[in-house]
Amino acid sequence: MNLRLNSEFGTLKAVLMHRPGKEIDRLTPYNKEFLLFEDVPYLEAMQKEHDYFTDLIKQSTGATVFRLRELLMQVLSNKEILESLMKAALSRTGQVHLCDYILDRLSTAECTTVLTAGIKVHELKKKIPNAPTGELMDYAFIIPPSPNLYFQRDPMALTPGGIIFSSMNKEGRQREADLLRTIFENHPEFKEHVNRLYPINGHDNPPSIEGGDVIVLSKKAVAIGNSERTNEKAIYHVAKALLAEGTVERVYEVHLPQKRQYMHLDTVFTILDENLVLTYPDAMNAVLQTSLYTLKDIKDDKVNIKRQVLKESLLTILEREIPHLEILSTADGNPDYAMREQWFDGANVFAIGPRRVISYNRNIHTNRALRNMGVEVLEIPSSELSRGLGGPRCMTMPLSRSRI
Ligand SMILES: NC(=O)NCCC[C@H](N)C(=O)O
Repeated sequence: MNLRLNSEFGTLKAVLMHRPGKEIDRLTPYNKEFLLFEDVPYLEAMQKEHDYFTDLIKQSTGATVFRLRELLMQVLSNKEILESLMKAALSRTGQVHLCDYILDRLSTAECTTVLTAGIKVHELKKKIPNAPTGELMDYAFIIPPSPNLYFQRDPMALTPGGIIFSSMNKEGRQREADLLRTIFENHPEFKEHVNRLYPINGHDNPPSIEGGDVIVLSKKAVAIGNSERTNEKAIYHVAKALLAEGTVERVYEVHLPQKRQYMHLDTVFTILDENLVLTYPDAMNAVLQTSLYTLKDIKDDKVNIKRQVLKESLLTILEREIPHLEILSTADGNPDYAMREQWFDGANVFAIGPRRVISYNRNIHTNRALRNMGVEVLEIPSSELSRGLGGPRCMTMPLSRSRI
């Protein structure tokens, strides 16, 4: 599988998703903010909504849907990989000394659950009574859960030049990128096809970037949000790697206001066809500045890039980048409905083919505006999935699309 994507809308051929699991049941009214949720979801209903979404993707496109849990289990059957991932997880809470106890007593399937849903002291003691947990309280997490794993968009990004492995900005999501990188760098289905653009070698604590901030504008241009989650140092390194690779010629850095509801660039705009974008107008107007990175030269293997601050609005820049661009506003521009629907990711639809999207059913005004524009809109239920504040694009990691 060629792990490069040159569009956001080519007909979907393969996608990676994660069915919400036990990690969701870890959310409480007291930890939900730290774990980046707006509310405490009802897991069974959430799973039904997610299953509906997955089935719809399969039926409407015939695409292969890879499951994170399955891929992770397959990779973790290698003992060295399992040990290194478990150690990395335990070192975040200073509990590496428990690693051997866990690996000796838990099966690969149990370890996979521990690495996604976390494990508490009393749960570990039940399975391994002699584990040296010291003074830790019974209800403390030895490994914290990753309830945002169903937002598969964020721990990595595919571009025309290769893969960016994220460095997650918020503590509550940091382990997710470790899981994804371990899968893609080791699974026989993928490992030969990874051209890693980020993190660059030798970075232990790389500047933060999240996949939801990366949007492929065309095979020659990529936009990256400088946002609550992605910072300018990471964008600089990614731009350098992308431009040096040679496929992409322009990397745009889009400065968004650092607000939760605009947390990633894909919460405020998505591309639906070669000349159609869906935007949330308030956020587009709030863009602080856009800069353009291009290649200056490569001398003696040293890559030099240049950064130019652009004077025009983001929409003008997009119009120049994408010929004959049509811009559709969420809720057709009605400010009240657009605001309501943007909170539940109105602009974050998932394109499964040119002018074919999957959207939350709750965003009725945006869905109507899309249909009036000739877009086929397939709706999914959204009462529980939306409680994590991410939409259909956020929940999917496309791995292969028909080439444009
Ligand atoms: N690309 C996206 O916008 N993803 C949504 C992520 C939501 C998650 N609860 C978070 O705050 O990171």
